[in-house]
Amino acid sequence: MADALLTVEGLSLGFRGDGGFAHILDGANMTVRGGEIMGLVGESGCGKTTLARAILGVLPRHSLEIRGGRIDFGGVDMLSPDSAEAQESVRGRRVTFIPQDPFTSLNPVFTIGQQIDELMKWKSPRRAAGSSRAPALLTPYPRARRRIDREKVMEMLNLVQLPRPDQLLRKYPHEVSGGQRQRLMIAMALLPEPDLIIADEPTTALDVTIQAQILGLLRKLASDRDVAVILTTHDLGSAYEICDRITVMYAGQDVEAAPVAEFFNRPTHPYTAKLLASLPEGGGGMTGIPGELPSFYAPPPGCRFQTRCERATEGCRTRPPANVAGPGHVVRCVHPLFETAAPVQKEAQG
Ligand SMILES: Nc1ncnc2c1ncn2[C@@H]1O[C@H](COP(=O)(O)OP(=O)(O)OP(=O)(O)O)[C@@H](O)[C@H]1O
Repeated sequence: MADALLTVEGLSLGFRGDGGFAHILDGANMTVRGGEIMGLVGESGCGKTTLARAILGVLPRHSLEIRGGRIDFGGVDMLSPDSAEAQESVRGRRVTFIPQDPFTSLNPVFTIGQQIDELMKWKSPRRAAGSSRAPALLTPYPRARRRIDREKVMEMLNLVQLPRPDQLLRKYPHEVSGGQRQRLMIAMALLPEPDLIIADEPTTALDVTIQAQILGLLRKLASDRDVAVILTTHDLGSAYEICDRITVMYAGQDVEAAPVAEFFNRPTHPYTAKLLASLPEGGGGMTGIPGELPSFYAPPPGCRFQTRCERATEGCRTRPPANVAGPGHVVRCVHPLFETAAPVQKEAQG
């Protein structure tokens, strides 16, 4: 895709443990264009967080095994050891992260101001890339840059509607509410002026009343700045409200990707249709689909959804093709619910 900011193609990886090798992602694909909000949805355990963490490069190295595929971010190969330096300039700067639970990402023994200073010392857009090879403790934070960075921090804290930012900077994380901490996380994700923010269930830990405010704020600020967002969520109602496109994952694979209106009007993979049918009245979280996710240790050949799908036939036990179901609409199914235009030509979707 010509205007893709991020392309994940055929990504297969897993973890080696006492039970053997767990195939967590198996040929996963995802494309995110500049400035768009991509919802990454699917049941608990389908691999959303693993995919998000693979893009960020923060999966546990001791047990991780990458078996194939690629992650390209704006021309940087995010998996190759040859591009380690370029990856460094992407992570935390061109790609930033909003965690599920901000409390565990903030250090309880430092004030919020100290933690934001530390972030800006290393990730400020005004810091020249690779500007110092000195050990961290000896690396200076020039006074002139520090002053401009602080101005930008105050502006940003106002934009995320945090009251009395000067007082807030003197507080410790436990002294502010969950909603305020998550506004702070949005500010910290935006301060490096990234091209992409990965928000991993950013409102799960919050009251329902605050969830919509926080997601609305994220959408507005990202759109104003033309920043793309990957929002992993169980909550299809929220995805409908704020996303431009949706990618559905099932058992480590993307099974459908479509623009948001198309996704809700013409769900084409049987799993997507069941997900939508399983929504409680008024949208919101998924209530469950009968049956279980297949084992990650011994995934079935062919379609991973075959054991829970009434449409499954013998053909589903071999490799399911990806089909084009409309503009920007791809579905990984032998028996899609709507007519598809054409099989996807390349093998990468398999
Ligand atoms: N480091 C690891 N070692 C072994 N298994 C792991 C590891 N990290 C994740 N997994 C397993 O990978 C599977 C996918 O987990 P992941 O957190 O990516 O799913 P998810 O879709 O984000 O779920 P949730 O919505 O509940 O956060 C789970 O079965 C999980 O136990």
